[in-house]
Amino acid sequence: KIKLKHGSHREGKRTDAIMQKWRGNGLGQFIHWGLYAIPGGEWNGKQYNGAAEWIRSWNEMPKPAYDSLIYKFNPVNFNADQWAAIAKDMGARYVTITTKHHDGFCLWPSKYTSYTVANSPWKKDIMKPLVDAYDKAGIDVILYFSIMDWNHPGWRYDIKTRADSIAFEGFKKFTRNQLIELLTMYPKAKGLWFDGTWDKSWIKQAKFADELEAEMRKLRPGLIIGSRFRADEYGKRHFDSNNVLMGDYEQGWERKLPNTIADVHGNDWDCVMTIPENQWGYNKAWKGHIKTSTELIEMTAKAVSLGGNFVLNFGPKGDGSIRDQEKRLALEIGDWMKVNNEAIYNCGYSGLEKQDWGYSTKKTRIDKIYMVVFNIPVSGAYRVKLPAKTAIAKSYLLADQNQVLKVEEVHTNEYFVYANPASQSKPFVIVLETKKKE
Ligand SMILES: C[C@@H]1N[C@@H](C#Cc2ccccc2)[C@H](O)[C@@H]1O
Repeated sequence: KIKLKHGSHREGKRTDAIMQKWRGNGLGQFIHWGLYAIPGGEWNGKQYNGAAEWIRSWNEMPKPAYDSLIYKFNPVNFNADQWAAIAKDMGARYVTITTKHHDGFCLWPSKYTSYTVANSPWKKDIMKPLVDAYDKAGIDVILYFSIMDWNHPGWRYDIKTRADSIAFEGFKKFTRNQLIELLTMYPKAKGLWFDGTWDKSWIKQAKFADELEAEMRKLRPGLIIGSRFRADEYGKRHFDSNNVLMGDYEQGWERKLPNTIADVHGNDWDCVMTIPENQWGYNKAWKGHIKTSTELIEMTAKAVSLGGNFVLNFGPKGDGSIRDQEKRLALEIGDWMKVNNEAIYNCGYSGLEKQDWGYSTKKTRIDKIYMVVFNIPVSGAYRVKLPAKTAIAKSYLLADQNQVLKVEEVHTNEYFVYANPASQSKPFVIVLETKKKE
């Protein structure tokens, strides 16, 4: 093992109640909102082919013109309670909200920069009404924060000269001040979701970032911080030089999902996902494949079946309203969650062999297994293999618990469960109540 001063400071999953709640959330909402929502992926009548929240980096976007969007930020249709209600109706149990994306525009009235809502026509704090609205809806809040800040004069992609070093020292102090400010102004926040930490300048700050993480955890005991925040002294990110996870959960699953339990290395993790291929901020022209609610429900079930959470992104428009396609998807997912959330909330890896019909989840500490079905076998028989000494006490449809299902042991510890779901067009859940084999 390599001796590390700034590697991971804990091996294995956190066992405290705050992290156990996070682990059981299953489904979350991501909100990407900021000045980039105003152009919505378009400038001077031309569409930007990249992700809308990165439009400032487009060579056809004059930087002063982008930076002046602060004077157009006046989201007259912003309604924090409506955003929280959409998340609630979808069945999300936590939300991750951008406080500051890479462009440096702060959705809170930070006293460490003038590039905030306070100096926009809107003037008012956006974060406080959002944190309060989601908290009132019973949805935990995680604050997204981009370390990379294109607006701050001290930011550097790398530190090559003494001048770079002096400038970056000022930037580090600014970053620390903003993070302490956020934790102080929004004490209800359960965690921080860091982004923009890939540049060499930040990767070289192992000691500073380690000490800053310790300061934040001391200020806010139980704070949840992912693997993306800091690198160890050898520049290793997400996993330190001894291959131990940095932070409390793995943040590497951005727009992708693990395929097997081996891929997650026994860690907590979340998958953050866009509805189109790759748009986090509002883009007027959603191009390419737009995921359906069934696809998104399958991704949620797959994530939970592998011990993670699925966090679906919404990109509100510049005026603060949510686009119709996003509202419709949230309602469709919510309709399914209202019937089937027992297979998602406080569930995790079942340990069972993957079968063709879909994904299995297991309620933590209760002998209940959920077979979340996406592919209906023409035989009507759903194969499941149980560990030795485990038998099926009872099986039924989660949507109709009076419909007890026929179970046949076809081989030792291998069963067929026979089910004919009422609807063949939507995923459904078969429940197995298990018992010790006599
Ligand atoms: C959560 C997501 N991370 C951000 C990014 C990125 C990125 C940066 C470099 C190369 C590829 C992707 C996106 O803008 C969004 O905030």
